[in-house]
Amino acid sequence: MATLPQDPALDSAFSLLRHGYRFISGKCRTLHTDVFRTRLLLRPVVCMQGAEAARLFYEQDKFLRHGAMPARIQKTLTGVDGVQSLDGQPHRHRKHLFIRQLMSPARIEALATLHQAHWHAAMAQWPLNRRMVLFDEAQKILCQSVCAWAGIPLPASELNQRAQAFGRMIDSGARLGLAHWRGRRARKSAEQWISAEIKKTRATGPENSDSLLQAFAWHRDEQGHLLPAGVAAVELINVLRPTVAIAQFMTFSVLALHEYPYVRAPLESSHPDYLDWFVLEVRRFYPFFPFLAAYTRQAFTWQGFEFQKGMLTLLDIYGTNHDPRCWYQPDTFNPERFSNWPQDHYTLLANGGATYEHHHRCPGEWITHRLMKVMVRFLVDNLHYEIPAQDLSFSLADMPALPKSRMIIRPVAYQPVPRKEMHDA
Ligand code: HEM
Repeated sequence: MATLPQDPALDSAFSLLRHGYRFISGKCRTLHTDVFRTRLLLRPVVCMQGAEAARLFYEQDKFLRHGAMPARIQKTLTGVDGVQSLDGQPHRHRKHLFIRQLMSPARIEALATLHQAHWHAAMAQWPLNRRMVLFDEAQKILCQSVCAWAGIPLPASELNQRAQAFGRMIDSGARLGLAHWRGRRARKSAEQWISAEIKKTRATGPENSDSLLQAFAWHRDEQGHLLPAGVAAVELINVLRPTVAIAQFMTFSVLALHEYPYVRAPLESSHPDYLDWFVLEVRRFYPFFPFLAAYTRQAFTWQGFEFQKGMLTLLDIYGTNHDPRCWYQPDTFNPERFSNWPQDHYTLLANGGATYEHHHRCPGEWITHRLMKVMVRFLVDNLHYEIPAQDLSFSLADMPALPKSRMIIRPVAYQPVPRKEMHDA
């Protein structure tokens, strides 16, 4: 039995800030290992990468999620006492609510239809030739779509403010100073808003409606108690905020259409699977969450290495999505790699791995994929746009990463009916 390879740096917090998404894979390369021990702000941490490490990370007798998320992430991104922090039976019970509400094909289609309608409505009003910051517009349209779908009233006058607040919650977890405090304020105001909606719903009694607001307001824990209104709000925000966050992948989709123009022809030709491959490749190739965190539940040995009980452990998402053992030429953007993908649950970790029911894998993964398809289809079929000169670079040291310009497009023609359908008619 060997001790874990040790990062020789006294403390690697600065290196993490400097290398961002490439921190774990870079160290693994230097140390010739898939797992190593380091110190971040003087705290011992284990880091690991790759499909085998992911398989280990999702073994529930070995890892616990409770308490693993740093307070600064809970106070901005995830909220406190949400499903992410639960383990075992309480997690399975709460997770079932998300799976029921978010993963039924009929529900996903209802959201996709709404989302498509909102893109059309936004574009019908947009003056042609006026520049659009795509990331900002996508956030607003996603916010509008998900609130309508969830049954949460959102007056038009509040749309900008609410969409921006969700954006700040997503953006501020890893930021320092003012940006971080703005994220905390944004979470506080979102929790007040959604808690008030939950209380209002409870005060009027159960309605004969299958809205998410109703489902979350009346959800009961395993003992049959309603969730505290604040926790129900955290969970409903766990649907709203990440839906708005899809704007990040939508922005990278537009960047991919621009930087890899060879994808346009198969997308325009209605190839039956290419749009799915394209969206999968965007989710694999571009950065989103850098890693996942958990504590070792007990001491154990893995691949001859000794893990102690109670060690904070980080699993590299970005590095595994770019691991050459899992992906041929991982730094090449190539949707066709998914033509014979075995649907492995531990190599594409953008939305987590393992199962939805028993593990923490993202219950919004199908929604993410579907809404990205709606948006890409809309851009390809209904919109003709130009990409003006701008700074499209993004840094892997920024978490979350985004093109510096937030992707500016200039719509030059909008066709409510797809070009293809006009020809078919
Ligand atoms: C923007 C695209 C998205 C990405 C990249 C993403 C990614 C992730 C990741 C990496 C996890 C953690 C997996 C783990 O801990 O093992 C997660 C969990 C979660 N996601 Fe997503 N997600 C996205 C969109 C969504 C959407 C649209 C929803 C809801 C509509 C959603 C709801 C959740 C919830 C509730 C959890 C916690 C699940 C649990 O702890 O069991 N996500 N997501």
